[in-house]
Amino acid sequence: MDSTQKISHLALDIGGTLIKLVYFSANGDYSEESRNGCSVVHGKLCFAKFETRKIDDCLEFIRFNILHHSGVQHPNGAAHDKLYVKATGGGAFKFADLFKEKLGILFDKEDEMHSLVGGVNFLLKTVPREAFTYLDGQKEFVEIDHNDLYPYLLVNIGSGVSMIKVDGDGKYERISGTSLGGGTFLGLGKLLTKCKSFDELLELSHHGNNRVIDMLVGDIYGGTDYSKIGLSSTAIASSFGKAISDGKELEDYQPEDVARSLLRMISNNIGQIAYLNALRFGLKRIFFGGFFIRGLEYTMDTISVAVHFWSRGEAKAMFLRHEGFLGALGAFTSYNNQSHNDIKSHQHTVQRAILNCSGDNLRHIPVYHSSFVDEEGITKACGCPLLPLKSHIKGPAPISEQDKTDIVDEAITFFRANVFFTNFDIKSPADKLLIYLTFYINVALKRLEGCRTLAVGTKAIINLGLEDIPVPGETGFPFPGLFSLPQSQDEADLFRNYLKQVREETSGRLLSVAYRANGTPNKWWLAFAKRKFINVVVL
Ligand SMILES: Nc1ncnc2c1ncn2[C@@H]1O[C@H](COP(=O)(O)OP(=O)(O)O)[C@@H](O)[C@H]1O
Ligand SMILES: CC(C)(COP(=O)(O)O)[C@@H](O)C(=O)NCCC(=O)O
Repeated sequence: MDSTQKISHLALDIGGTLIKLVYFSANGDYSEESRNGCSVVHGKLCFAKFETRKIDDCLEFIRFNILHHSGVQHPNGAAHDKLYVKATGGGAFKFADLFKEKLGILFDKEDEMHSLVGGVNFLLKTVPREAFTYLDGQKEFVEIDHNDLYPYLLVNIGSGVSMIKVDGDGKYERISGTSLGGGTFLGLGKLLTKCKSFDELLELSHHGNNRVIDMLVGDIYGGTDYSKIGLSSTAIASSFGKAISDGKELEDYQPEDVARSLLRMISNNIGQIAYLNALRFGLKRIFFGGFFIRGLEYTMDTISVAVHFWSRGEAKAMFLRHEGFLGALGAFTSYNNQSHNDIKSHQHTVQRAILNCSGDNLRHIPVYHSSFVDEEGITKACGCPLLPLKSHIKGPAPISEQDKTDIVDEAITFFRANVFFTNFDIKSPADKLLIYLTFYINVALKRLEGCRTLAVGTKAIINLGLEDIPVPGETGFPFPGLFSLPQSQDEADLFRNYLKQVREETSGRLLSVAYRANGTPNKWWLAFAKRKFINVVVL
């Protein structure tokens, strides 16, 4: 993030499984395009999510990006010296003390249902192409007439499922719910398939066949339809039903088939309950949100088919591009409801911020890039600029002035933010070195994990320094294709020596941040040992 960017209005939705963050990053450009006499702040809306069980990562992310300083003073004049941040979800209650203790912020709590409805109404009224239908592999955006939006049913599939009848802005009623939700899929999926994560489970389900385990109408009716009651032979008669008569153990089934049946069972069930509730109140439109959906075609298709089947085509399932951030967005936009000076122009600003972003952009938080873009006079090896270092360690790097930032400073300063990214758009050759060093810091932190004192940590780092350093084309080089292959032995040796020097320099500086002055570990650094950078597993 560059210095002209200013973060404002952080909002959190702390759910049973995931923490969702929304914040506004202004780019310092103000225009007088006034509406209601307010100037407009230009910038972008940023979205991030963390697992609730890894709440420390979230705290660290907020602290590192200084998001906690973006709170506002409470409009009712309470605790004047304190900064308040909008928070919703059960965790706004459960973790309030933790956020106060670790970040010094207080939560201005917004009701979860209220935030969900606020988020959806805001998106549907503000963002074009937000809602879409998905049936038979066809995604179709739905134009929403603002004057004909209500009533609708909102089905939020998080850990559990809430069903809310929405009649207007702030006019809603939670009419039903089910405890068989995203948490059930993930929890049962972990137990049954040994998958470790939601993404792994989804990937597995992609390759599975539910008919191996689900009992179909045809299995019961000898291959024929039960047309009298409208059931085709391929309809599922009983989810997981084949397991009762197959004489098989769990191990005899392929985990991908189990994952597929589970996904189908949960999605089907939610689609059906949603339809029944829509029927109770004569609602024709059902919007589905929550992170369970994750834009997955199979999930959306199953839900749509269930709604279509049960309503005989009367009701429509619709999905939202920002499905997982509804509550966080609702909490975020609720800053508008206060008469605080800071946020008078907010609604207009947020509308513009969302409108200015394409769908994917919206979830994009900028990676920190290297500032060493000027390549003039810099020697290269394997396409990597051998940038100057503030180092007394022997090696091919030119010496940098002591009061200047070098690439090692950048790598260490940006590490705790950049390590969150699974993609890194390379803007200059120096970014390649930044990627390499970010990876190396991850490796070094892994070695420091469990080293309870600076002395023990130093030993571990010295041992790491004794290890062979592969160059591109050799086994063990972490990013094949990032750098070009050496064209000669001299080039390979030059690059190896530079990597050795820059790694040793990084190690020394890392020790001084990973341990406190009294030699004890700094958990705000060592907690990052477990992170995977660009999905590379560090052993
Ligand atoms: N990266 C992820 N890690 C865990 N669960 C995920 C992930 N992505 C999607 N999910 C699914 O989304 C559900 C959580 O959805 P969410 O709307 O965030 O609910 P909550 O507010 O209860 O955390 C999980 O139970 C799981 O089914
Ligand atoms: C309790 C909850 C509102 C919490 O929201 P979540 O963290 O799951 O998004 C939700 O899990 C829920 O509505 N559960 C279903 C409870 C029921 O109606 O049976």
